This record gives sequence, structure tokens and C-alpha cells, in this order.
Amino acid sequence: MENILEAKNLSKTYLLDRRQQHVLKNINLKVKKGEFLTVMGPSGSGKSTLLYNISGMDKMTAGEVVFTGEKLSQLSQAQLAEIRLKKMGFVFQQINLLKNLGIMDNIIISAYMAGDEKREKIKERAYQLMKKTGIIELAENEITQVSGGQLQRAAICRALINQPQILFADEPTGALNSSAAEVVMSVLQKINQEGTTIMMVTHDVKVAAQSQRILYMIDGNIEGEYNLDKFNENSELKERESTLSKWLINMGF
Ligand SMILES: Nc1ncnc2c1ncn2[C@@H]1O[C@H](COP(=O)(O)OP(=O)(O)OP(=O)(O)O)[C@@H](O)[C@H]1O
Repeated sequence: MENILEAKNLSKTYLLDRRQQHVLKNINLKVKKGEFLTVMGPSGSGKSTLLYNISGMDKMTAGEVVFTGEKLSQLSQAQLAEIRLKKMGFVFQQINLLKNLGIMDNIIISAYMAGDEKREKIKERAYQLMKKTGIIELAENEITQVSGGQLQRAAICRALINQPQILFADEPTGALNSSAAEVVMSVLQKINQEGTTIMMVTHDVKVAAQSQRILYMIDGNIEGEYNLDKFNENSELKERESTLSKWLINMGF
């Protein structure tokens, strides 16, 4: 399968109290088009930093990231912003929807600001996304009137409004109770099955077990990789979760 994203010797170093802290150490990885990839590892191992650097949200210290054939290091800030707006979607643990806008306006604002399309066309796409994520009845609500799980589904709609090729999700279920997390994960699986590549960070084994491949990071390195592809789509989540758990324990999780 074709790669959508590739990191080559990706490194990130922070200067902290005049000391260099190597948070990503020559990371090499490939993300295949259409796959659902998860990054796990202990707190502080560099998972979020990997997501931010591989998506061009943060500036890598060394190495290269190639996204749909383009080298991110060679792009200007404006070109990077354009790619992030139109080809990438982002979902975070903290759901940063704008408080003074309703659900619908929060979902459509980035597409509307991009200025390429008429509002009605964008709204039609937003309705389709809200239908898919089960929040259609909330379109006219204020964001203070809905639950955390519904808000996260609205955030997913916002992330998908420009039809990105890849969705980056940093702990998308981290702030949710288990039933809301389940719904959000079924939404992510559906989106993935429809063709959007997903790269996600999570601490939660049950959440990770719903993806296809898991990378395990320790101290800025990718120390292992586990493939859940051998399970077919209908296999029990419990079975996937239990074999993944065994592997993670071996990795020191
Ligand atoms: N802006 C920054 N400046 C300095 N150090 C940073 C910065 N961002 C992250 N770090 C450091 O980089 C390391 C990796 O952080 P990162 O957030 O990527 O880890 P993580 O694996 O996602 O952790 P967690 O699971 O706790 O979210 C940590 O030691 C962190 O303190």
C-alpha cells in the first residue's frame, strides 16, 4: 500500500535550562494510506511531540517528513498552514470549540474562512458529518448545551469539514467517560473505513485495540510495533485487547 506520510530521521530537541533535551531521536516511520495507526508509550516518551512534528504543527529540529510526496521542511509557514487546513484534520483531548459560536458554526468555520466555497455547500457537508457522527439534532445548539462526548464528535466533524486525507488525534477519548469513548471510537473507525488515514495517540489499551497497528515509544525512540491486522474486522474487541495487553506488558507498559 502507498505511504501517505513518512518520517526520516525525525528529531526534536528542546533547550531547557541551557541543556538540550532530545525528545525525538531519529524517528523513522511510514504511515500507509488508509491505515489506522496508534502511538503508545509511557508519559513523557514523546508521543504528542511526534504527532505535532510529523504533522508540521511544530518545527522539527532535524530529519524530514514527507506528506503526500511533499517535504515539509521545504515548505514556508504559509504553505504548511494551507496543508494543515486542507489536507490534515486535528482532534485533541481538550476540545477547543469556540464558546461564542454554536455547534454548526464551530464545525464550518475553518472551511468558511478558507473562502473557497459557498456557506450552503459547506453546511451541507457539515450536516452529512453530523449525521454520520450521530449529532445531527444538535446542529443549532450552543456548545454549553451538549455533553463531552457530543462535543468531541462535533470536534471530529470540525476536523473533517475540509475532507482531510489524514486525521491526527491526540488522546481523543482522554477526557471522556467509557460510554462516550466507545461512541467516539466507533466514529473514528467508521471514518477510517471510509478512507481517512488516522494517526492517534492514546494511553488506553481498549482504544488502541480498535486501530490496526500500534507503535510503542520509549524515551524518544520507537521501540516496537504490533500489528492487529491478523484479526478480522468482526473479531471480538476483547480478544484484540487481551493480545495487545500482553504485548504491551512485554514492552514495559
Ligand atoms: N515545548 C516544550 N518545551 C520543552 N520541553 C517539552 C516541550 N514539549 C514537550 N516537552 C518535553 O518533551 C517530553 C515529551 O513530551 P510529550 O508531551 O511529547 O510526551 P508524551 O509521551 O505525549 O507524554 P504524555 O503521555 O504525558 O502526554 C517531555 O519530557 C516534555 O517535558
